Amino acid sequence: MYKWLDERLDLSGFYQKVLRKAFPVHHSFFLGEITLFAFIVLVLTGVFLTLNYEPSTRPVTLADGRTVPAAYASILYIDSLPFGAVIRSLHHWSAHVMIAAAFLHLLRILLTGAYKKPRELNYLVGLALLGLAVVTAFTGYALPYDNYAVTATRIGYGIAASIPWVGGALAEVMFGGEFPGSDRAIPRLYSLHVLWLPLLLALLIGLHLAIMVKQKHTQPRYAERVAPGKILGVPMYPQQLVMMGILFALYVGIMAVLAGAFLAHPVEAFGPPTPETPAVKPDWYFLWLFGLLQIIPATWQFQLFGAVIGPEFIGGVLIPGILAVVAILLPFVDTRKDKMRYLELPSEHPVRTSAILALLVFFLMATLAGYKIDFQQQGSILGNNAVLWTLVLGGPLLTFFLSYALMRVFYGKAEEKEPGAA
Ligand code: HEM
Repeated sequence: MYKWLDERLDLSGFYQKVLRKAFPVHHSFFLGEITLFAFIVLVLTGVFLTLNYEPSTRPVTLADGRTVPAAYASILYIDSLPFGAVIRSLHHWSAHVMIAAAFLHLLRILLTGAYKKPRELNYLVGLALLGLAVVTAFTGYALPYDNYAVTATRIGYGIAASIPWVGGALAEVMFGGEFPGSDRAIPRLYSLHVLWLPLLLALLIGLHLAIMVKQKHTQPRYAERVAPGKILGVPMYPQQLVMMGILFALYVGIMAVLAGAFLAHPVEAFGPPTPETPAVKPDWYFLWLFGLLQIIPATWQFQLFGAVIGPEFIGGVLIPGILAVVAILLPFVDTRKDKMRYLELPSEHPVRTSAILALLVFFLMATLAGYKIDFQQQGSILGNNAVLWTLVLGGPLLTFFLSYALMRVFYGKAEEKEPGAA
């Protein structure tokens, strides 16, 4: 059978050219793989959910006589199936892990300079993947159609609709009309969430991995000492694939136990949507944006060529947009002439490392601002807008200078070394 296939498909050529390629080993290289495993689990659990979910807000009557939207009723049905709530929770928590792992993977790429020549293109594909993963998670928010889901999605609708000139069209594409209100919103978000966005993610992940295999992975620094000019690692098949298999099994096992122990909130906790909006906060990866919206005063509003530029646009689109543009330009600003083979050490690049730390502090402080109302209720000084602005702007600045000074003291002139030229 193998011989028959080999004669036709040149399997042994593929085995030699791709599967016997050495893959460098370092624990930080597993972050990209964990992102991949989370995506696979999301697709598998998602298939189960699609088989039992009804993407509609038509009224249905439950056995207890209540009339609720069909989407809401179908989540009750899923939770009532054997292991239904666990599979739904596995899907829920895997979305969190995928975004967290992709973000940590991005940090690894940034801290080690792996975005430089020749990997600029794959870095851009990676950025698109992170953006798509966040948008895919957002389109899944509304689907349970409980009061929490509707309130949280309403914030996103407001941000999308606030974009000057194109906001109306974007909101129409994503929500099929006003949200909440339009009957087309759930079917529209559903098709984006289960078909178009995962398809795009799968295609881009394939491209990302193909480019990585073609360009070869960067190597840890010790490889330069141990085997200069060679690739120090294990063959893709069988060693690397066996390691990946074990890690995947571990991932599924640990996540299944966690999902069983910490179920995603039951829809009954918030009930079907009502005109009253509960005080909800979005998930952690949107909390920094939510925080910015809390501290931008309503008075930050002006007209520009007939369009209204308001707080929702400034906090929800302009500031993240500026960060995205900086991230996109990075590999074309921080460059190197030779092809990078060995990882750069964070200690050798104090400016870059300090800027990354400052960015993390910015995210943390903006996330803290997301709790502004809670702080105000407790009478804490953190409920004050001026204090929160000082933390959001001053915290990153202080972090940058402190980190830079400390790195200079501890690592001296290490930055001037140019390691790992090809
Ligand atoms: C859905 C999201 C993603 C998946 C599934 C994914 C998967 C992977 C995998 C498995 C690797 C090889 C192992 C490793 O280095 O960790 C890799 C490498 C790489 N990824 Fe990603 N990635 C994703 C997102 C990103 C993001 C957000 C970025 C940065 C913007 C990025 C940039 C890169 C680069 C530059 C490499 C080559 C690294 C090197 O050679 O050192 N990826 N990715």
